[in-house]
Amino acid sequence: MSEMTQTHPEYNYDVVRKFAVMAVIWGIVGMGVGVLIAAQLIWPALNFDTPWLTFSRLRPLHTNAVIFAFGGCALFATSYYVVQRTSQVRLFSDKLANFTFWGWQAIIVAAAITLPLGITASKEYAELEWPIDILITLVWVAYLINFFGTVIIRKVSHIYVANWFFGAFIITVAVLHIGNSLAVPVSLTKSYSIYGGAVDAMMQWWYGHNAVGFFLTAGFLGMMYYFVPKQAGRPVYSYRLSVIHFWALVSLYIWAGPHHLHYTALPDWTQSVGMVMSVVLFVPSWGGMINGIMTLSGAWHKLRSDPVLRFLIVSLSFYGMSTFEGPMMAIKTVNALSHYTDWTIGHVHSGALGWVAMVSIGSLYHLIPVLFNKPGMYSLKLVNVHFWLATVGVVLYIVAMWISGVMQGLMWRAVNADGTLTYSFVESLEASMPFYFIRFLGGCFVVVGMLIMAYNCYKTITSDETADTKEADSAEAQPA
Ligand code: HEM
Ligand code: HEM
Ligand SMILES: [Cu+2]
Repeated sequence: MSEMTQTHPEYNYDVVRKFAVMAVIWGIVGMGVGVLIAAQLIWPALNFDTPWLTFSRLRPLHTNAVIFAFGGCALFATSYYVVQRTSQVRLFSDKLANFTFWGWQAIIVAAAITLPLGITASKEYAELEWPIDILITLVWVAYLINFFGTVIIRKVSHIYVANWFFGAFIITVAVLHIGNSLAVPVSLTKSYSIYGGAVDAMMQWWYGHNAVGFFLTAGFLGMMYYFVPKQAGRPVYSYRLSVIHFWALVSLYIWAGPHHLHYTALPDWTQSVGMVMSVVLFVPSWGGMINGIMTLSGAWHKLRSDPVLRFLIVSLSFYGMSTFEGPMMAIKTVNALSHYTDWTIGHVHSGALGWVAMVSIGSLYHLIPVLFNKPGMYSLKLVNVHFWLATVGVVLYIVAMWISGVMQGLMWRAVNADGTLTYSFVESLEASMPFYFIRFLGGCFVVVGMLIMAYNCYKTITSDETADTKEADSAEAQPA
C-alpha cells in the first residue's frame, strides 16, 4: 500500500493530543513523588509528621502515578494513534474515546486523593478501592471496544504487529484487573478480597507479574514496533521474528508469577514452574529487543544526530538488561539473596525508568510535532539534554540499588562462628544511606529532564510554525 496515493481519512488526533500532553504532566507528578519518597528514605523528617505524607502512603501514590497515570496515558495516546494510522481509518467511536480520556483522568484524581488518605485494598499495584475499580473496568471495556472496533473497520487487510501487542495488552489487563479485584465491599471505602491465604497471594502475583508483562511490557512493545521503524525510517528488522516474539511472549508471561513468592506457603511445585518459565522468558524478551535494535541496521549513523532515536534505542538496551536480570532473580538460590533488598528496586527501575519511561519519552517526542502539525520539536538540543539527564539519572539509580541490594543481602545472611548474626538490621540500613543519596540524585536528574521536556513541548505546541502536511506525510517511511 502506498502512502502517497492514499488520501488520509480524518483521524481523531484530539484524544491522542490530550493523552499525550497528560502523559508528560503525570510523568512529572509521578516521578516528582518518586524523588520525594527517595528523599524520605534519607531524611525521614520530610513526612512532616503528617499521616498523608508518610512514605507508606506516598509510595503507592508514586507507583500508581507512574504506571497508570504516566504509562497509561502514554499507552492510550500511542495505541489510539497507531491503530488509526496503521488501519487507515478514524477511531471507531469519538464518544468512547472521550469517555476513556475523562474516565481515566477521574480515576487518576481519585487515586491521588484516596491513597494519601490511607484508603487502600492493600494489593500491590491494585490498591484502589472497589468503586474506583468499577470505574476502571468501565473505562477499560470502552477502550477495548474502541480499539478492536477500529481494527475491525480497518481499510488495510493485514493487522500491523504493533496492534497485536496493544490488543494483547488491552485484553489481558481487562482479565487481570477483574480477576484480581474481585472483592466483597463492606463500606464505600473498604472491601475484602474474595480469595484467602496462599490463593490470595497467588492471585495477587498472577496479577502483579502480568501487570509487568502486559501493562509495562506488551503495550510498550507495541510502541516499539511502530515508533522505532518510523523514527529510523527503516522497516522492522524481521516480521517473522515479530510474530514468533508475540506468541512466545504472551504464552510464557502468564506462568511466571510465582517467582514473586519464592520460599513462601505457595506449593513448592508452583514456585518451580514460575522459576522455569521465567528463565525461558528470557528468549522471547531478547528476541523482541534484537528485533527492535536491528531495525537500525544500515541506519546506525542516525543515532549520532537524532536524540529521539537515541531515547528509543537506549530504552531497548534497558529492556534487554532488565529481562536478563529478571530471569536470573527468578532462580530460587539467587532470589534467596535478592528478595527484600534494593536489588529488586534496581531491577524495577531499570525496567520502569530505563525501558518504560524512555520508550514513552522517545515516542512522545515523535508524536507531539505530528499531533500539533509542527515541523519538529522546538529544540532538538533540549531533547538531547533530556536524553543525557535521563540516561545518567537511570544509571545512577540502578547502579546504586545494585550495590546496596547485594550488600544488604550479604549483610543479612552473614553469621559469626557461633551462629549469631554479624550485623544488626540497623547496621545494614546505615550502610545503605550513601546509595539512597545517589538514587535521590539520579531521580533529580530524571525529573529535571522531564521539566525540560515539558518546556520543550510547550514551546513546540505554541509556536507559530506549521508543518506542510503533505510534505511531512510523503516523507514518512513505513509502517503507514
Ligand atoms: C524520578 C524517577 C523515580 C524515582 C526517584 C523513583 C523512586 C522510587 C522509590 C524511592 C521507590 C520506593 C523504593 C522502596 O520501597 O525501597 C520506588 C518504587 C517503585 N517505583 Fe519508582 N521512581 C522513579 C520512577 C519510576 C517510574 C518511571 C516507574 C514506572 C514506570 C516507577 C515504578 C516503581 C515501582 C513499580 C516501584 C515499586 C517497586 C517494588 O515494590 O519492588 N518508578 N520508586
Ligand atoms: C523476562 C522478564 C522478567 C522476569 C523473568 C522478571 C523477574 C522478576 C523477579 C524474579 C522479581 C523479584 C521478585 C521478588 O523477589 O520479589 C521481579 C520483580 C519486579 N519486576 Fe521483573 N522481571 C522481568 C522483567 C521486568 C520488566 C521489563 C519490568 C518493568 C518494566 C519488571 C518489573 C518488575 C517489578 C515492578 C518488580 C517488583 C514487584 C514487587 O515486588 O513489587 N520486570 N521481576
Ligand atoms: Cu514478575
